[in-house]
Order: sequence, then C-alpha cells, then structure tokens
Amino acid sequence: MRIALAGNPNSGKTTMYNALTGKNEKVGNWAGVTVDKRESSLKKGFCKEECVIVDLPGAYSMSPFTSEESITSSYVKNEKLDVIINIVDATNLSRSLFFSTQLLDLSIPVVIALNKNDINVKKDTQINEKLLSEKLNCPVIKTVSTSSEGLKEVIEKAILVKGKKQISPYHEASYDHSLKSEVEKADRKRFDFVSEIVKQVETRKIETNVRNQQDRLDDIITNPLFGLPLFAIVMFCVFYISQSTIGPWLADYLVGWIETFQGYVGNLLANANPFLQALIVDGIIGGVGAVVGFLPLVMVMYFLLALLEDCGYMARATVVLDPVFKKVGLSGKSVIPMIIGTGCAIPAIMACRTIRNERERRATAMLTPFMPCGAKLPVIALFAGAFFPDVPWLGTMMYFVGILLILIGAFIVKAVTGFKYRKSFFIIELPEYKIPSLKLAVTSMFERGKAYIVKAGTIILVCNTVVQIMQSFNWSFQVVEAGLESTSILASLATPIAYILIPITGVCAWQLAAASITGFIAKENVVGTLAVCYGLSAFIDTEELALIGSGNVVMTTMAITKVAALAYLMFNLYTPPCFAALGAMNSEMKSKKWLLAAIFLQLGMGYTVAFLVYQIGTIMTIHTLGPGFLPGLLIVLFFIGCILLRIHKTNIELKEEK
Ligand SMILES: Nc1nc2c(ncn2[C@@H]2O[C@H](COP(=O)(O)OP(=O)(O)OP(=O)(O)O)[C@@H](O)[C@H]2O)c(=O)[nH]1
Ligand SMILES: [Mg+2]
Repeated sequence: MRIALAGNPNSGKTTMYNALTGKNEKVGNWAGVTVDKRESSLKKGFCKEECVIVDLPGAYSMSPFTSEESITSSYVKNEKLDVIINIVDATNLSRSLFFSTQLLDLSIPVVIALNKNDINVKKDTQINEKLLSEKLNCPVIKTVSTSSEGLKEVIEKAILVKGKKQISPYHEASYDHSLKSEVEKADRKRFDFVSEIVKQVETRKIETNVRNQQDRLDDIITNPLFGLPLFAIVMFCVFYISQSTIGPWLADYLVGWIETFQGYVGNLLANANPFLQALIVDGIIGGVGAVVGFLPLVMVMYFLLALLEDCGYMARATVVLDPVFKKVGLSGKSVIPMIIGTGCAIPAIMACRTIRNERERRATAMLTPFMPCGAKLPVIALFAGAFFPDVPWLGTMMYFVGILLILIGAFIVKAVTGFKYRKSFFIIELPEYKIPSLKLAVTSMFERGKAYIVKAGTIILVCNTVVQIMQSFNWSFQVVEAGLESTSILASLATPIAYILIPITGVCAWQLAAASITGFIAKENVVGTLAVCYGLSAFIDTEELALIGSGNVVMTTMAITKVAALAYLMFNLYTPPCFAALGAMNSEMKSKKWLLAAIFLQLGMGYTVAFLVYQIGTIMTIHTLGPGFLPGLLIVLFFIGCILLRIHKTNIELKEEK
C-alpha cells in the first residue's frame, strides 16, 4: 500500500512523515523546507499491512508555479497511490482547503488530517470535524504531528478508505485552462465554495484581524531600520557561541579522548613497521581525529540554528534581507538557501528550487556556496584558533564576508546577464512565533553530528590514507626519508599549485597546496591534510582547554605570517565548494554554461579576495609588498578583465536588441 502526504507548505507533512516512519527528515518553521519527495516504510505498530509513506513538497494548488510544487502535482496525478493523506493546517483552514478540494477531484481516496490542533485548542478555535467530513465526503481527523496524536487513527482510516470511491464535493465547470482570466475566475469560485464551508465548521475566539502580540513583535524584528542590525547580532551570537565559547570548550574534551586513543594505539604498534605505524597513527587516527575534534563546534551551531528556525525567526530574516538582496537582483527568497548553506551547500543549492525566476534561481545556486558550510567550519576554527586567538570574532567575520561576497557576486551576475530592473514581489508566509522545540533542535544536532562522523569515517579517512601514502613514497615507490618529504609523490604533484598560491601565502608550500586540492573532495580535508602533511594532529590544546594559542606548534610549523594564514583561509572558504556541491549546482542550474561561469566566478573571487587580503595586509604590517605580487596581480586583472569584457558584450547585445 502506498500513501502520500500532501498539503500546503509548513502544514507539518514532514513532521508527520518522521513520526510515521521513524526517519529524521528536515523539518523547519517556514514554507518550502521539503523540495523533493522522500519515501520510507511505515513503522511497525501502525498497521499490519506493508505500507510505504511518501513525503512531498508543500503545494498551494494543483496548478504548479515552482518546480517543487510541480513534483507534488505530477506525483499525485501520475503515481499509483492508494490513499492521499491531506495534511491541513487547522490554524489556517480556509487557505488549506482550497488544495484539499483539488485533491478530492483526483479520484484517489483522501483522508484529511487537521494538523496543529494543539494550537487551535490553545486559541480556543473550534472546528467541527464531523460536519467538515460530511461536507467533503472524506474522513477528517484532528492530529498533532509533533506528539503523534491522532496518527494511528489517520492510518486506520487510510486503510479503510483504500479502494473506496469518494464523491468529490465540488464540481468545477469546464473552462479554458490556457486563459489566465478563466483560471482566476474558476479559482475564485472554488475559493468561495471553501469559504462557505469554513464559515459553517469553524468558530474562532480570537479575530485574526485584531493586532496581536505577534504583529507587534514583527514590527520590531522586520523593521527596516532595526531588522538588519538585529539579524547581524543574532547571527554573530550563533557563530560566537558555537566557535568561540561552548563549541571549543566541548571540543577540548573530545580531543583529549582522541589523543588518549591515539597514544594507546601508538603504544600497541610501537614495534610495528614504521610506515604502517605512521599510516595508522598519524595518517588515519591523526588526520581523521583532527577533523572529528571539531565536531562539537558543528553540533552546537546546528543546535542554535535549529532553535532559530523553529521559533520563526529565520522566516523573518528573509523579509529583513529582501530589500538588500533586491538591490543586487536577488530577493529575500535567496536568504533561505544561504542560511541552509551554513550547514551544507548541497541541500542549500536544492532549496533554490523554491525560487521561481530562473535567473534568480541560478544566481542563488551559484552564490550560496560562498556561505561557509559545516565542513569549512573546522578550517575556520583551526586558523582562527591557531593564528588569531586574541580575535574571537574572526570566525564569525568569515560568515559576514561570505554574505558580502554573495552580494558582490549577485551584482556581477546582474551586470553580466544584463538584468533590467523589474518590479518583483517577494511574498512569504510568516509562520507564527513559538517556543522552539528542544527535541527538534537536539535531533537536528545529532543528525548533523552523525553525518559529520560518517563523512570523517569514510571520505576523509580514505583521503587521509591516500595523502599519507603519497607523502610517504617517491616516484620510484621507495619510502622517503624523514625530512625529504618534498621528494614525495604528493609534494611533486602539489608543487605547481603551490606556485600559484605564492601571491596569497608568501611561501611556496606544497603542503598548503595539497590541502587546498584535497579540500575540493571535501572541505574537512583541508584540516586532515594539513594534519598529515605537517605531522600535527591535536589542534586543540587540552591543557589550556582552548584552541591552541599563538606562538604554538601550528604557527611555527606552517611558517606563514598571520596575514598569509588569513588569506589562505579565505582562499579555501571562497573558492569553489566540494565536488558534491558542484554536482548539485549542475543539476539545479540545468546549464553547463552557467555551471562553468559559476566555477570561474568562485575561483576568481576566492583568489582575488585572498590576494587582496595578503598583499594589503602585508603592506600594512611590514610596509612592503608580499612575494609574488606581480604574477598575482596579473591573475586578478585577467579575472576582472574577463568579467568586464563579458559585461561589455552583454551591453552591446542589449543595445542591438533595442
Ligand atoms: N504546534 C504544532 N506544530 C507543528 C505540528 N506539526 C508540525 N508542526 C511544526 O510546523 C512546522 C513545519 O513543519 P514541517 O513538518 O517542516 O512542515 P512541512 O509541511 O513538511 O513543510 P514544507 O516541507 O515546507 O512543505 C515545524 O516548525 C513543526 O515543528 C503540530 O501538530 N503542532
Ligand atoms: Mg516538509
């Protein structure tokens, strides 16, 4: 038996899906969290029959506007479904039932779950579900997905209605679907029908048109003047707590355990072959451990972001940033992918589907990776902790630089595509504020933590092993002696890139180049590879319970200046993301031209920023230009020249069109 969950965005479909299947799919308090379908079998205990539950993206209507809405409408129309469970947001009945009546037209049995009933109980809003069931000719059950209330009954009803015929409550006269005015007329009629039913079944105590506390809070939070600084403060707190206070404090304990384990294995292998010993103790445990050591930072950040999302703040952030983004040809819609991007660029790029305008969608997918993701966080934490322990806000600043680069990038895309100002509307449904669910935040945190550990135990482990082997052997496949690592396979492959990095690091270090290259496989590799190449594993000082301070081993071993460390960090953060994210960009942009342009822009902007930071920083600190200034300048000028040329071409094309 196959049951699909369909309904308006933010009605609680994924929450119900998770409760029914035991999965942990992403739930968020805004419209458009789910952008692709997911399926899994129903948990035992709900019914004896084998049953598959399908979670779908939210949709307002069967006539799709966005690509994720069309996933839903084509799925319910074309797949062989036994039953549709229509999740209706009981706090917003009139809007939700419009879609319900369309689902009831499909000749597939429907069960309506009147979800979020707990909110209605609190507000004393009553819905006569029996009468509603009679009016719609289908079972209606009140549910609370967050506590699984009513879910068993919903499934029981779904089994009962399977294979039964339901008579659609609304009969639409046929009309010409190609004519916009006709469609609007038909929709209006359907809406009147729904309003009439709502009038009969619902009694509200609080009139929605009375300004309540929520509206007053919105006046402050989304205020054009206070909104932006407030957003900056909120995000600063998130990054500061996760990366400069609680995160590193927890990380220290973890690193202590990892070191103990490493020492234990080291003792066990004391008499083993030196290569094997180095591979296991330094390459695998040291490299993977260096990455895993930063796990608490990622988890704390996820916990805080989940709280912010769930309380309803993130949806407001889109409204606050909308005017700023509009100026560069994007809109508030681009903010959600950006925020998701602080976790991982892949779901963030997928979230761009909710953007209707093609140019805006592609531009957002192209620019979202500038937002440092969870995998880049260990890289930030490492450099911020090792080189700038007295600047606790440095890590946080990397996120704000990310936002700035998104804006600059958007401006470039706008100029290159010849985007002309058009009045565009940004409409978002603001969810109600609520006390965030700790359970949800903890689940989100552990899900992310699990993914991080799995990645460290697979991709990162394999990469570190390969790096350790390539570093241990030369091209004649002989083990390189200690001190002669620069003759290794790894060093000879990375050296050409190391030359390109001279204008941004001041040194020709194959280790730095190797770390940046493996970073394209997964960004955590930057930390893992540096740990392996420099023979450093513990980046966190367990004795001082802090990320290792200045003048420590990392700084002296890497032998680069603070300015170079900052520039190198920024190069790794703002050049193209990992290959998996590039793959996601390719499938969302659906254009090779856009993908290539995106990679070029990311490479160019990442290099330019790093070059400027290093050279200007060097002039400011030691009053001289850094090494490799001229070649670096030529690379940057080439990048800027290419963009200017493209903009010029676009302008000529536009003139010709006129
Ligand atoms: N109070 C209350 N909140 C709920 C209930 N069900 C879901 N929520 C909350 O509603 C919000 C949206 O939940 P989701 O499950 O992500 O909604 P969705 O329908 O999957 O949303 P999209 O994927 O965007 O279409 C989250 O903040 C949930 O915690 C419920 O029964 N009661
Ligand atoms: Mg969902």
